[in-house]
Amino acid sequence: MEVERVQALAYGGELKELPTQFIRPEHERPENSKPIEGVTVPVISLSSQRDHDVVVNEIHEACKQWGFFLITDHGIPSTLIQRLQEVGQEFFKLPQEEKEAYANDPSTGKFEGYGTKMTKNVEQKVEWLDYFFHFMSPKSKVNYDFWPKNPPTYREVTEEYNREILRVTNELLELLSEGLGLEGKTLKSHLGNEEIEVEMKINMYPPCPQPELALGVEPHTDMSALTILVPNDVPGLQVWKDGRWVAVNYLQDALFVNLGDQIEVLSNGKYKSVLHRSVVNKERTRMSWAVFCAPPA
Ligand SMILES: O=C(O)CCC(=O)C(=O)O
Ligand SMILES: [Fe+2]
Repeated sequence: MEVERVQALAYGGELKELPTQFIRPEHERPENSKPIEGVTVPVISLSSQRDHDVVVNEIHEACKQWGFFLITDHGIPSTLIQRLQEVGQEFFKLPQEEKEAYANDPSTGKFEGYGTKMTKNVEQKVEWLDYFFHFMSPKSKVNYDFWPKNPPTYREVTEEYNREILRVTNELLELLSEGLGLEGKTLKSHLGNEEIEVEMKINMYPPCPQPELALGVEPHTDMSALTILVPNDVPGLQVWKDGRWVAVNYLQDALFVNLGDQIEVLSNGKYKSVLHRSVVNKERTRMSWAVFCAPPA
């Protein structure tokens, strides 16, 4: 099936006006639902120099009040984050036919590969992004046919990133368990221990002619337990807090952590699965690398 890619549309010539399928209903438009000023999301350092109980408590508060926080001093080398971003950017620069070789078919209920959100929502609207989606672990779920073969370093870089993400996920799940007054290993064991599923979704939001009318990703909560995301330096993510949108500023090398539905359920609602959306930009391409960690399906 021929799918119109947002990237091809954005770069395909003179696009002065946003095609109607991308124009959100009035109340959803970024121009009518601006983020609140002067409010910033929690930023938490995981440095081993810090007092452990203080870190547990900061994370506990962030999970209760926001379901979202940034972490710094997580130990993932800045050079690895840069390489991850480079291989993703290079993939999206490939000729369209080469990318189409990985096209997914959401009608099968499977989303691995190269995709564009085609299912229109109740308002008959679609999102301003293309993405690439694949499993990273466990090994039994990984199908390398759905990993870009070009650039050739994609696999090596992504596998290295996955090892780091598994380490950070373990640490976060321990901190969250402790925050809930449980044994450190509790949440991880409820999420399947080594069977926990880790998926990579590279989001690519090309420049949009009328960003005030569109959304990159519409408001949603993630179905995962945790989502760990690194964006490029183009801002766009907003999280819902006390009835208002809060814009998340870019912070070099910080990881964005979302709690998803699985943690909200496992914590009996003590911790929030955060509602979030992303807005797009007129001049610059926004990209984000979202890693979803979830119990085995
Ligand atoms: O690009 C972002 O910052 C958010 C993406 C997102 O929420 C998602 O892919 O689930
Ligand atoms: Fe999300």
